[in-house]
Amino acid sequence: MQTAAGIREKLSVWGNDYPTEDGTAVRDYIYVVDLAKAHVKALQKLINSTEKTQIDIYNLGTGKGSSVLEVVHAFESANNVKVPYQICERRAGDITIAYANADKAEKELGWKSETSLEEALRTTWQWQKYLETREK
Ligand SMILES: O=c1ccn([C@@H]2O[C@H](COP(=O)(O)OP(=O)(O)O[C@H]3O[C@H](CO)[C@@H](O)[C@H](O)[C@H]3O)[C@@H](O)[C@H]2O)c(=O)[nH]1
Repeated sequence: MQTAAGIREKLSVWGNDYPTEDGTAVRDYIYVVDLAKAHVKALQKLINSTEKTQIDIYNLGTGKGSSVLEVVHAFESANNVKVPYQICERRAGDITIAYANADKAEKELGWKSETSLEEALRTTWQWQKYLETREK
């Protein structure tokens, strides 16, 4: 986002030699509003619960993994903006692939992620542009 906005010169992509389709690491990218809705659902469940103490743990995510370069290209095509990037060394400690299984949240909270990566990236870019107008 900051690279597209010109705040940073280039995005550093940390590693393209992972055993994934394009060599970059894979993560589960969720839209912040979907994440917030899951928290509301969890609070509603807590409020409606008759139990004195209730502790539940939920994985929240889209269930879909996207590589760093997939996200970069999705951002570019969703917003018609170029994101200059450079391939750098792997970041120490990074794992190859991580994505969530949110089945429990769907079953028990009636929640699942609804927003596509493209739509999330479009909205997020609009937010960035809005911030720029406020700074001027
Ligand atoms: O400038 C950047 C920033 C990130 N990445 C890559 O983008 C992916 C996502 O990075 P990041 O947002 O840092 O998330 P994670 O690597 O999933 O790590 C986060 O999520 C982990 C598990 O939830 C926590 O342990 C970490 O502290 C937290 O940073 C990774 O493949 C990074 O290597 C880049 O290539 N360039």
